[in-house]
Amino acid sequence: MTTSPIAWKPASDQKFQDILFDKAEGVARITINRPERHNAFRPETLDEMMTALHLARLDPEVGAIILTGAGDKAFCSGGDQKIRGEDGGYRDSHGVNHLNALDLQRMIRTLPKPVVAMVAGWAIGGGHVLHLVCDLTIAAENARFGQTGPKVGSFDAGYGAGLMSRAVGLKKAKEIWFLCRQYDAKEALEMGLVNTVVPLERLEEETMQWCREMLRHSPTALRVLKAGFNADSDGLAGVQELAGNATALFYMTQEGQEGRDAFVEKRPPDFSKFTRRP
Ligand SMILES: CC(C)(COP(=O)(O)OP(=O)(O)OC[C@H]1O[C@@H](n2cnc3c(N)ncnc32)[C@H](O)[C@@H]1OP(=O)(O)O)[C@@H](O)C(=O)NCCC(=O)NCCSC(=O)CCC(=O)c1ccccc1C(=O)O
Repeated sequence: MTTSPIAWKPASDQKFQDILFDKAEGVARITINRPERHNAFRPETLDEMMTALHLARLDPEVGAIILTGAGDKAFCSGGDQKIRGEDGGYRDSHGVNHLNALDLQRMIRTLPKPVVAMVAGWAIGGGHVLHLVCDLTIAAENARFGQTGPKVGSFDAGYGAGLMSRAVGLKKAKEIWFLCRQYDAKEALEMGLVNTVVPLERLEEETMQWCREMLRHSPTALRVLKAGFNADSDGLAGVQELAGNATALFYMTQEGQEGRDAFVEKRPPDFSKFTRRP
């Protein structure tokens, strides 16, 4: 990728091994930094991504988050097959097996700021599901997409299947999973897998431009819209997320605060002054 004209600076003091974490203009960027394995993730990579996402969530300067991969050959090639164990997961450096990509997926879904996948090269296997769970995907012309699970002895029948069929339709989603074909950026755009496709050299600028446009808009509106978009496919956990926003907004009203004040002042609450709106 070409040298960036964006003034990226470290987003935290935390030391990471598998990712880079920086920010600029109100946007945090998390980069999977394992290009020698096409940015395949191992358990430690996913833990670090979750830590960075948490920090980005807490950072009041950050209004949008970009997920990407180092270099221009791959966004992410999914679980690192070279450390896949026999005991139901991917081995960490202590020999413990994990399937923590699923935790990361849920975290992206519930993060109350837009998460944008910036995809150059391969987004394949669990790396394909990773871009799918992001809110938006900006792809370079060299991006290639697909699932490999049934070929390499794996599957993601959760978000990997469910969100895919919502994005591209049931028949196409089954084709993608059952046949394990690869699709170029143009095909991905046509089937609704990505939001736009740009030349590789414009990928970062275009992604930042989409983030800048979102940053001009109401953070609460974006937050509640994201929860609303996800609510039905996330079941009661989705309703919980959406309802949590209602609670937060209610806490900001005089009506909500009357209940708190009455308790603290040891008096009965007086809700009579609050309108029963039509
Ligand atoms: C993407 C390819 C088609 C690209 O092919 P090519 O351009 O020819 O490059 P290569 O020479 O193959 O690759 C270069 C280099 O990278 C290594 N590499 C690539 N991908 C991986 C990988 N996933 N793991 C480990 N290493 C990888 C490759 O070996 C080369 O290095 P060498 O030193 O030369 O060996 C092609 O690379 C390819 O097909 N890659 C594999 C894609 C794949 O199958 N990914 C895994 C799918 S399964 C998965 O991701 C499940 C994980 C998951 O999220 C999940 C799902 C459900 C429940 C839980 C979980 C979870 O928690 O993990």
